[in-house]
Amino acid sequence: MNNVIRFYEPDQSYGFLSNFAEYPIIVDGVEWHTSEHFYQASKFMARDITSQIYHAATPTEAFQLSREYDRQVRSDWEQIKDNVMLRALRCKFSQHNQLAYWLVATGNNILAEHSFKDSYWGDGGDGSGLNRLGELLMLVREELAGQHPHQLVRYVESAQLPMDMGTFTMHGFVEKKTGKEHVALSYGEIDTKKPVLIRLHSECLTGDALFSLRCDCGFQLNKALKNIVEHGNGVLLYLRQEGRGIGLLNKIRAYHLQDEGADTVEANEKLGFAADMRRYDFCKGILHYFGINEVKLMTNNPRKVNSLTKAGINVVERVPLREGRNPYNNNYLNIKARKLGHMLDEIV
Ligand SMILES: Nc1nc(O)c(N)c(N[C@@H]2O[C@H](COP(=O)(O)O)[C@@H](O)[C@H]2O)n1
Ligand SMILES: [Zn+2]
Repeated sequence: MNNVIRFYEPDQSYGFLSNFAEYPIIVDGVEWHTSEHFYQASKFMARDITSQIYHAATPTEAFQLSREYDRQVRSDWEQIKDNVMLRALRCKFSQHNQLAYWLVATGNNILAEHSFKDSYWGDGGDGSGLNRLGELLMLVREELAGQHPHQLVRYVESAQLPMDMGTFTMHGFVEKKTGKEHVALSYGEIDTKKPVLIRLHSECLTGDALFSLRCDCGFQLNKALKNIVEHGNGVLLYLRQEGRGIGLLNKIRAYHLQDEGADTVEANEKLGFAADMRRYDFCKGILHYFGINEVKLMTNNPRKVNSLTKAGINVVERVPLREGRNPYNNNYLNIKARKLGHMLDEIV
């Protein structure tokens, strides 16, 4: 038996599901303050009434205005109201990407508008109501879940992540193809009307968390986060691709082979792996959550530029991230340049 998610007030748990939640929708080129404004105005043919509702300052005022003109509701309203509501919901969740991911994240749970006052759109307070709003929300959820790029990742939850350099918001996703748990760290107001500064950072436990000098990862992570703070906004995608996709223990095996003289590519290949096993196609889903289509990408790795471009993301600028070169990783960085195409100078 699936759980029931009950919602009602916009400022309470799952409030985004309410038509009173402050998310504008565009219908036939007209922007409505909320889906409630559009729904209530749709009850009337008289333009003076629809105009008053359109200009209502709040969804509550739009609702109250509709009640004042109750005697002038269009004669066919009972026959069309479900389709009007469905149209409003499809607009709301197709025009607000994060709402769509939050809705899909409710999974197979039953959605119920918990309203003692409404036994048609709501559950009647005791579950005896028709809950048509919940039913239509579950229909829209099913439609979205079957659409690209919702098939790439499933949003789970977000939380604040304070760091010395600033407070980021951490967003957790599950990559549907592999079950891997990836994280996006967003900072500031993400303005998707211009290219967003981002970093695709592949997990490197040794570099990111154990202060390793064998690679440049930890230095790049630190610099990328600082760049985002200095820029004022941006997103770092922290991708669970340890060891260029071969995993931590195989990376230790690769390091052992390198301790015996192999280079970073030869070691991977001796273990039976390709030089680089990573994929980035699912990043399209994480970027879609933020509504991001144009990016300034912090990387030295052309594969990341090409992969995002192939996924339909417009990489308008590559921002070099040359950090942390030292005697312990100099040869590694030279091989990344020579054999993996990284845009790094070779320094002997
Ligand atoms: N397989 C493998 N062998 C090595 O010698 C390595 N240093 C790594 N490191 C992994 O590479 C990724 C970062 O590389 P990019 O700069 O993003 O190309 C990251 O997954 C490290 O764990 N892997
Ligand atoms: Zn590393």
